[in-house]
Amino acid sequence: MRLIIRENPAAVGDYIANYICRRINDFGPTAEKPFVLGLPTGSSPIPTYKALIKLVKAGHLSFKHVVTFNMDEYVGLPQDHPESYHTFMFREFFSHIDIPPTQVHILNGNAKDLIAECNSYEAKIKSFGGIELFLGGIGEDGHIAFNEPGSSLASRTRIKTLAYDTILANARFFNNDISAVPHMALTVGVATVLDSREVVVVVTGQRKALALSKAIEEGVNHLASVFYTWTLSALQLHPWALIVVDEDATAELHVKTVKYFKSIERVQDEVEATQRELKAKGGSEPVPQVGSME
Ligand SMILES: N[C@@H]1[C@@H](O)[C@H](O)[C@@H](COP(=O)(O)O)O[C@@H]1O
Repeated sequence: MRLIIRENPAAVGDYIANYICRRINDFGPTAEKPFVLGLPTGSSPIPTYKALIKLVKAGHLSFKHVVTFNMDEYVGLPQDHPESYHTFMFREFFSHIDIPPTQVHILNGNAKDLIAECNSYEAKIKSFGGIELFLGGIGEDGHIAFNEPGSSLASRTRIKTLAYDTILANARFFNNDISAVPHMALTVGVATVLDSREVVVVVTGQRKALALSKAIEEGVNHLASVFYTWTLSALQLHPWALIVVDEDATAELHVKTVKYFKSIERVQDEVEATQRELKAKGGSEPVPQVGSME
């Protein structure tokens, strides 16, 4: 697991967007072999989406051969509701890039048979050979997607009843009217995320600081109490995970944890610089990833 710390949410967004851009371009997607990208909603990924849009508009990146799968969607909210995740994704991202809408997948929270909808979502992901990179955000209790307290680490796409804390947190998008927030959602499972070849998680703001420290300074713990999930800690089980945070989100970390991860990043930069020099002289070795918990 690597932890990258940047000054503020905009710098976090730039870092992740450039990272995704590099991964997609290195992959060299084609119509036959598209890059499969998992995506989140929420306020945290917005700076990343803004930076990705800039890269597309500047001609550095194309989503023509990218297939996306979103993490979650509310149950019972009309698709064109301003707060549906469907509306969010097109408003904040898809309408501004060159992705063909047929390559966008978002769970249908209004499907007649919700269980069948979840099962066919999992099957669809499999049919594309799995997800190459899953970008995620977290809730204040460390939940990923809508994997609320008690969610199994082996969970798959399914219907979830939302925790009261999550309903409260999301009321800000519904004029602070708790009764207007849907109480159920469809969500990918923890195992769906962990199955991806790479996971990148964005964590910004002081209100996420406790979840971050629980997830990286303690053991894997998805049910610390009935109130907290710390599902993010499941990333410790993943061989290729990256968490990108701003300074505010590090508020609960030990100073030595922050120093450690900053030193890892420095070493990684040095390794990459040496690698670039070697490549310029004719070598073409892949850049090894330096990190911990791999
Ligand atoms: N289902 C979403 C999560 O996927 C998201 O990570 C979280 C945090 O949102 P924000 O980034 O706005 O704090 O909100 C909801 O619970």
